[in-house]
Amino acid sequence: MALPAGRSVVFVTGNAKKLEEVVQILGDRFPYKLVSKKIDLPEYQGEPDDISIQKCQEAAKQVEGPVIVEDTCLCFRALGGLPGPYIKWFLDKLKPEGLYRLLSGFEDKSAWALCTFAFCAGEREPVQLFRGITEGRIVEPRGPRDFGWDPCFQPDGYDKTYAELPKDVKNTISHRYRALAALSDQGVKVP
Ligand SMILES: O=P(O)(O)OP(=O)(O)OP(=O)(O)OC[C@H]1O[C@@H](n2cnc3c(O)ncnc32)[C@H](O)[C@@H]1O
Ligand SMILES: [Mg+2]
Repeated sequence: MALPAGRSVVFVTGNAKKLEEVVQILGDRFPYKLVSKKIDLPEYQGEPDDISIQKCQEAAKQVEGPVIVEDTCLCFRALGGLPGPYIKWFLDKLKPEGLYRLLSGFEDKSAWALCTFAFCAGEREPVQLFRGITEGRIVEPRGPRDFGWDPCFQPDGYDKTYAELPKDVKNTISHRYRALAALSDQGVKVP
């Protein structure tokens, strides 16, 4: 597909694995040139939508142009949706084993992964959100350790964890895939 000259969007993330999946999932289906920039944006607090909006506005300010950011939550039903947006710190301190043990006192091991992409054409421009959810449950960690909480999340309908599933399977059922499908369906307008 021919790219409109000069129109590019910067995907701002500090996470190389996220970037890798976004590139694999989108392929050449994104109508603008997607360039990536590694910036560790602040970890905001609050509801997922508000976090993504703040994150996107900060990215647009730093990049001074059209940006996409993404924020991922892992939500345990027994814990009322926590750790949610705070999963990064929980994972960092507890590792996948600890996330599993966190639910040892609960029968309900169900969880959902939520991915929110946010697009904004520039500072002070409105932010568009695109969400994707994959339901599953928290299991004893299995599989490679190369991406976050993948070893302890088993999506519904599969007997393998995200970490054990081939990449091309994860990338057609994941929270990130679904959010990018919404983004592709609804589209973004780069000025
Ligand atoms: O710079 P950004 O894009 O914010 O990257 P990040 O690593 O800080 O990511 P988040 O703030 O969205 O925090 C989400 C946490 O969940 C992890 N994570 C995100 N997507 C994941 C996926 O598909 N599978 C496993 N872990 C994932 C990620 O490594 C973080 O620890
Ligand atoms: Mg982050």
